[in-house]
Amino acid sequence: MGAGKTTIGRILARKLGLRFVDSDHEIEARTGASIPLIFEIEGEPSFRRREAEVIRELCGQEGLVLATGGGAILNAESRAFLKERGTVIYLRASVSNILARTSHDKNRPLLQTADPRKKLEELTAQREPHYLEVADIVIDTGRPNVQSMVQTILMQLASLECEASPNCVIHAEPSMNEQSKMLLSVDLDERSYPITIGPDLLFDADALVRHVSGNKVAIVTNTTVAPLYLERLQTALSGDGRDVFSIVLPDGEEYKNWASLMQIFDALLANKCDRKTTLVALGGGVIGDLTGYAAASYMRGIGFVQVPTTLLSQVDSSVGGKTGINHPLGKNMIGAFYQPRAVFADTTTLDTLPARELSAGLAEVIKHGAIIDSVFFDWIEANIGKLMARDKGALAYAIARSCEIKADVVRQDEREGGLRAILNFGHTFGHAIEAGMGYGQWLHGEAVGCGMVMAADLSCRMGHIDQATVERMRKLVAAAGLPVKAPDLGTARWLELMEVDKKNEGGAIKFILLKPLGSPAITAAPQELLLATLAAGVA
Ligand SMILES: O=C(O)C(=O)C[C@@H](O)[C@H](O)[C@H](O)COP(=O)(O)O
Repeated sequence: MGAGKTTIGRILARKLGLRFVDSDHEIEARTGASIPLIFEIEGEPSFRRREAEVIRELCGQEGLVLATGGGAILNAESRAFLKERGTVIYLRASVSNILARTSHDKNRPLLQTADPRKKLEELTAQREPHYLEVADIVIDTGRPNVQSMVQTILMQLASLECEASPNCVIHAEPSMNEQSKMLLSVDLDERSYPITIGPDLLFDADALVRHVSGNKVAIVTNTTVAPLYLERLQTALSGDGRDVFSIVLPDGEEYKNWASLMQIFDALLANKCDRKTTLVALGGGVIGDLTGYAAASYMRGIGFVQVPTTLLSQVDSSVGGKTGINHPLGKNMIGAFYQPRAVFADTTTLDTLPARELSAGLAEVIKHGAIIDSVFFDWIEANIGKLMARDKGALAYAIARSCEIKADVVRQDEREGGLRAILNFGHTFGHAIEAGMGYGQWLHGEAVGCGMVMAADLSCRMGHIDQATVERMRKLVAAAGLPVKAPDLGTARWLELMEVDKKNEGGAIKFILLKPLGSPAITAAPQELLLATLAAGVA
């Protein structure tokens, strides 16, 4: 209900050259009565019978996209017809999203109750297993960009066709206009926030100041980014008599520590910043994590905005609210979950990104495909050349799809009670490399790239994927310009480092493995297999 079946179905039908039919509209046309009226006069059971009849009939036809009512799958016969005759696409929406979309809609008889949220939760619990039973494709609809959802569906349909016929190549290409601005959202009730992706956002003063409170703004940045973009951002934020000052930190992972955090606090106090002050993180993952943690703890919490300028921070670290600093004994060991008010990923800033940083960001893009979306993984493989050549359309799509995937995981498990740990694929090995080598020696993305190859190797040793899939991962990571062999830290040191990991429980080291590609498993591993992976993985 309210998931967008009619809108998406119509566009899909147009793109596929098929006829579009909405079963509710069909029932209304045949009875001459509206759905609420049928519910009122005949009751729900009778409506469901009519609906089943219409579905049976339409399932007998060829060449159409059919949008069914949300409750149609409650009828076992309709489920069987849909499954047998069609490719079923389940547009999944969260209760909060459905509520927001349907709050003014009086044409939803089932929601005309005193507590529509409770009703929706009941309906979801009742219907979800049936949707999952019949669905060939599941699409999360937490994104406002309908075209991108349709594009994902087309890709998945192409991939289903491919599965059915060997030697098939996927031709469907996501079309991202490099000039277009894309708006996504991280849906976390009162902590929800928008992610804007597009060129020249640093010039968009109106959009930026919408998320700034009070008349004091502190921009936190580093010595590399400041000469490039600080003035532009300062100008954009300076209207309406706002006092905008900057805190410029040294650049590098080795500075994600107490000293830098204190430097931020010193500047905030020296500038008499109050609780209305807004912090703005202008830079990569280190600046974003430090600024977020400073915002979480200064006066017990002030607002902050992420303006990520590296690919890694645009596809990953600026989204989801993980903030913090490193400890010499372990990466990101001190920190807080604290969400920004908004994220502005200005893709123009990637023009000045060093090649090594571009590769580091691609590691997290590959990660998102590997754990959640094998079609996206296929797409990255097919487009790695374009991504490395900084093709604007390809980069924009990679950023948008990564943010969608991450936002959806974070929506389901903001504070890493379980599911969110899948975003740590490659990180158990990667964090050990970073801490073991000394922060800043390997870029975070480099360590994650190599860590993903090791995690794929371990997945294979555990029987979850075949050797060919490990090879695909190794080839893709190498093609992204990332290391595929780890430094030789010595087995004892590797184990010692991996024992300091936030995912561990009761002393057992936890890994995110592929089971298979496109689907993650959170698990411990037998010691002998882990040792074999370590032996095979080092240079
Ligand atoms: O957002 C998450 O959750 C992630 O795990 C994303 C990671 O790519 C990111 O590097 C994160 O900062 C790692 O967090 P940690 O909890 O493993 O330190």
